[in-house]
Amino acid sequence: MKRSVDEHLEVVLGRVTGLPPFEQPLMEALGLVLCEDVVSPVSLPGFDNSAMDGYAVQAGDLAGATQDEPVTLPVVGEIAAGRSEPIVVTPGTCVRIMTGAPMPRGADSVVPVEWTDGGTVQVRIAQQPALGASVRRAGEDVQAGDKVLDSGTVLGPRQIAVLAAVGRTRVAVRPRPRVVVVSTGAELREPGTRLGDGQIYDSNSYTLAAAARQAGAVVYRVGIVEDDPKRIMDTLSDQLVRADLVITSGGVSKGAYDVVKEVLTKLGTVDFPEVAMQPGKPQGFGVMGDDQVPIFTLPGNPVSAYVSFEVFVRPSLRKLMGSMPYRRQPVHGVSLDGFTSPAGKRQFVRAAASAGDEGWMASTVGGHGSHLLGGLSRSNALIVVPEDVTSVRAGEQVELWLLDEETG
Ligand SMILES: Nc1nc2c(c(=O)[nH]1)N[C@H]1C(S)=C(S)[C@@H](COP(=O)(O)OP(=O)(O)OC[C@H]3O[C@@H](n4cnc5c(N)ncnc54)[C@H](O)[C@@H]3O)O[C@H]1N2
Ligand code: MOO
Ligand SMILES: [Mg+2]
Repeated sequence: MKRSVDEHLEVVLGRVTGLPPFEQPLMEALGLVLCEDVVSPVSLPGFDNSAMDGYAVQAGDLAGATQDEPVTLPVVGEIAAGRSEPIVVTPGTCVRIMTGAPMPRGADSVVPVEWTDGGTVQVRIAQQPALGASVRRAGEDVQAGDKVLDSGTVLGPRQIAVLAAVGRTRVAVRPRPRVVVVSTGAELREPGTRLGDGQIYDSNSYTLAAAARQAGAVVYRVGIVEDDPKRIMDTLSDQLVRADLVITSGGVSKGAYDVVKEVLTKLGTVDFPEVAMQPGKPQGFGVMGDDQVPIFTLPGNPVSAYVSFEVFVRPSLRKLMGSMPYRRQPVHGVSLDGFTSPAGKRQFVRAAASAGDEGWMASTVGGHGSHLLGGLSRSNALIVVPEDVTSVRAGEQVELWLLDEETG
């Protein structure tokens, strides 16, 4: 079975639905997607208050005040932030006031302390404020009953700010997806151990775990499982209880020991199409267990596994978390290098991109081989070459995926 990248992505996203919302304390909700419209029970500011440290006055009392001819007023009291004093500013008087303190009755404006001699019994004021100057009005920011955040908003520091300001302690959000990552392959060893002949370190489980965590998931990196049908099935079945999504790598091509494909094909709920892309052609997707947990069986070649994550797994994690849009938003730029691209396949080329005066510029890094991790580590973008393009010339416009933007 052959499938285009777009067809495969449609199949995948068709099987993935948003996780059910639950209530979380504000700090736990950071980075998650809000699942309720938040209506403020209070107004912000909650009361008229001073924007300056200075004196609450009736502006009309200061007509004509200048540096040379200041007006002197008696100071009839003092109000600090957090205090509510029953003082009244009658004509010809003033009250010392601090930033954030409630305006006293009778006062209509605030004179900053810099315009005065700072007196505490009486004060010399050298300038008339405009009527209402330096007064922050109740409700000028938010009115009680206003919607302050829409369902679907990603909660960052600025959104957490307004939630706290209106007195919320908890909000409904979609949880972080729990992602299980498994590497398959008899040649794999855990980094830090001694390698025997023909063995290599398992990098895929680290790559995929890191990418999933950066995308917002809680990750269980199970590590290495041998290419043994029973061991693979047992491991996957055991892990399903704690998974909203499973990612395996390796064992999906045509080798004698490519058993992931063999066992999951028998299961009947995971398909192994040939996806018309490079890298990442052999891979599978389906569901497992009573809860129909989505499972991605990505190719073993390290660059193929990573690129497949960016193309299919990341949009799925976004959908599980309720983030919009699910699909990546490309940018346009210029390729500084020329290269060829296979007909009928969408190619994802590792590139180092930077933004200059004339927009994004991208140089290819490393080779095209899907085992070349050195080049991948120096890249920060993928050049996406459409199926019908067979060569890109240096200086040509290309579509770019910026990889470092996709955090949190
Ligand atoms: N006869 C054919 N052979 C291959 C084809 C094909 O169409 N016909 N496709 C090639 C392509 S394209 C890819 S991609 C790979 C897919 O390989 P598998 O998914 O079967 O993965 P493995 O055979 O297990 O390993 C492939 C390669 O990747 C290394 N690997 C695997 N897991 C890890 C890991 N966790 N960390 C680091 N490196 C890993 C493994 O050692 C192999 O070198 O198949 C091609 N072959
Ligand atoms: O499709 Mo493989 O992923 O080219 O190396
Ligand atoms: Mg293989």
